[in-house]
Amino acid sequence: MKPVTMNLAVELDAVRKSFGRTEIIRGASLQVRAGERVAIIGPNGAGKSTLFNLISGRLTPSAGQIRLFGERIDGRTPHEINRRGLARSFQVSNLFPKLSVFENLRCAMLWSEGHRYAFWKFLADLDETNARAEALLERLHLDRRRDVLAMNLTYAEQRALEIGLTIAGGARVILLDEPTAGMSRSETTRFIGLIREVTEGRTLLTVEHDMGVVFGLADRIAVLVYGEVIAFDTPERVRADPRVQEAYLGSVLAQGH
Ligand SMILES: Nc1ncnc2c1ncn2[C@@H]1O[C@H](COP(=O)(O)OP(=O)(O)OP(=O)(O)O)[C@@H](O)[C@H]1O
Repeated sequence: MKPVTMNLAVELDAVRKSFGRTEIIRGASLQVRAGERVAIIGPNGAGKSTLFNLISGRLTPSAGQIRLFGERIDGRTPHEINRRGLARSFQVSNLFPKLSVFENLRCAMLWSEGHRYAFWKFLADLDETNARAEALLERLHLDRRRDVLAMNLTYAEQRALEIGLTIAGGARVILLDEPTAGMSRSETTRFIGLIREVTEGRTLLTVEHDMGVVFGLADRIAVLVYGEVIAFDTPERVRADPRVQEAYLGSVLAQGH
């Protein structure tokens, strides 16, 4: 019999993380279903980036478990976790600046297929990979920028390409650090639409301060306060939750964010 966790993409089970004697993540638990979009919000210093670092393998928990599609990943390297289908974008750029948009996508696809070890297979599969890269270009609305070097794209286009690279690399779970940071209002609105479109069917976890983005993107919102998930629910319920109002959202909404 399959484990009950099969439809869960990411599970955090009483995760703790201390730096020296200070405990930053204090028993955080979270169950993210496959295919849903989850935003992690919370005050500055609540531990959101630390949580992302734990999930992506940059940090190892001091206690607790993290699972990806039912499989333990805590203690594994970022590379191993990436191979299991989780990609993180935006904190560090993954673009190859001197390759064209198309070549960036194609490289990510070939890399994920392991062609660096099998040159003959590489040649045989090239047509299919090219066709997939062309299709992804269209979905990213970058087809007219196909042959432009990544470094010459606009900022918003570079971010779109970065999402494209996670998809080209076969990620089923995508972690986005503040996806619209540095974008104008209109760019932000367009970019949220693009993220929703191109990540359809995949699991999305995002850390975000902009409440407009959070409410525009998330199916469910996890509220992290002092290293604990104090609420995890639909945007409407989280917005109405008195504990969330008190701990965080009340002040943010009052400031007009
Ligand atoms: N490597 C580290 N060593 C020591 N302390 C750390 C380390 N990384 C983070 N911290 C501390 O952990 C706390 C939580 O930081 P974190 O960046 O995870 O919060 P955050 O919720 O992402 O904050 P923000 O919204 O401001 O980005 C902070 O007090 C930070 O100084």
